[in-house]
Amino acid sequence: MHVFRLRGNFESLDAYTPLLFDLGARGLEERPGEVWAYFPDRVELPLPGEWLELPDTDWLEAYRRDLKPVRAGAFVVLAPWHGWEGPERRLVIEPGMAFGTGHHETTRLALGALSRRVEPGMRVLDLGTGSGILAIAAAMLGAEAWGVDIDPAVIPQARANAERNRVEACFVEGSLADVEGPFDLVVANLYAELHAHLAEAYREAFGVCGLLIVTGILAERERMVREALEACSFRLLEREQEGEWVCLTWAAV
Ligand SMILES: C[S@@+](CC[C@H](N)C(=O)[O-])C[C@H]1O[C@@H](n2cnc3c(N)ncnc32)[C@H](O)[C@@H]1O
Repeated sequence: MHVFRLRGNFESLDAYTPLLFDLGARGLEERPGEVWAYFPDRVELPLPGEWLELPDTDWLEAYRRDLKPVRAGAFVVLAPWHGWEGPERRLVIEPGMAFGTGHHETTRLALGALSRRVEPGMRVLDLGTGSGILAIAAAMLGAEAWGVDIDPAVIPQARANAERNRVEACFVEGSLADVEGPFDLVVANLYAELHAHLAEAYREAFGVCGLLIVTGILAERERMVREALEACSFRLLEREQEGEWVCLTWAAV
């Protein structure tokens, strides 16, 4: 296992987290004064830092030891080896592979919004499903859940996570054009430019009406998303922010 060491902490390096995962990071760990990004192989990174090589067993042990349960909305996100006594719904995700362990603000914001909006029987699409966490959460709330992702590597992981949670969810490789609507609710944890680009396609994913939850949006880029969605007849229902990250819930009208 290869570790890329960056100076800072989770908060100061937050804006780089999606980039690190996009370039193949399997997990992040905060250490005193630095963040360790774990990669199966060395990659070219446009960030200042240095590489360190660790035996695989050290990485696995350290990662498992430091990973904590995460509460978000109606859920607590657990790794398979965690125990939990609280009243929250237990969402078990095998961490360290696809994005979506519940440790990122955007995933937590989306879980909170889903907890408030999903009703049994709704047809829900999780666009950019990663670990499958949001589709699985929707299924646990009684929805007919679909997850789609352009990265073929995450689909088996999402399916395995759905089995782990004993819920039915259908996972498909591709993007919005590869799943058949209409949906009652679409949740997408992507990034601001992509949400703006997809605004019209989002509207077409619904029938007469529907709900759209978008996150992965840095506060400084929120305006771009709002303008694009307003131009496509979406009405803002709710705005949540954690750190620099924003989650917007819209009604398609
Ligand atoms: C930030 S992760 C979100 C994972 C999970 N849904 C969560 O909320 O934690 C974004 C995911 O979207 C996928 N993705 C990026 N662009 C996409 C697109 N145009 N269509 C479908 N999936 C996409 C990536 O492969 C990645 O798995």
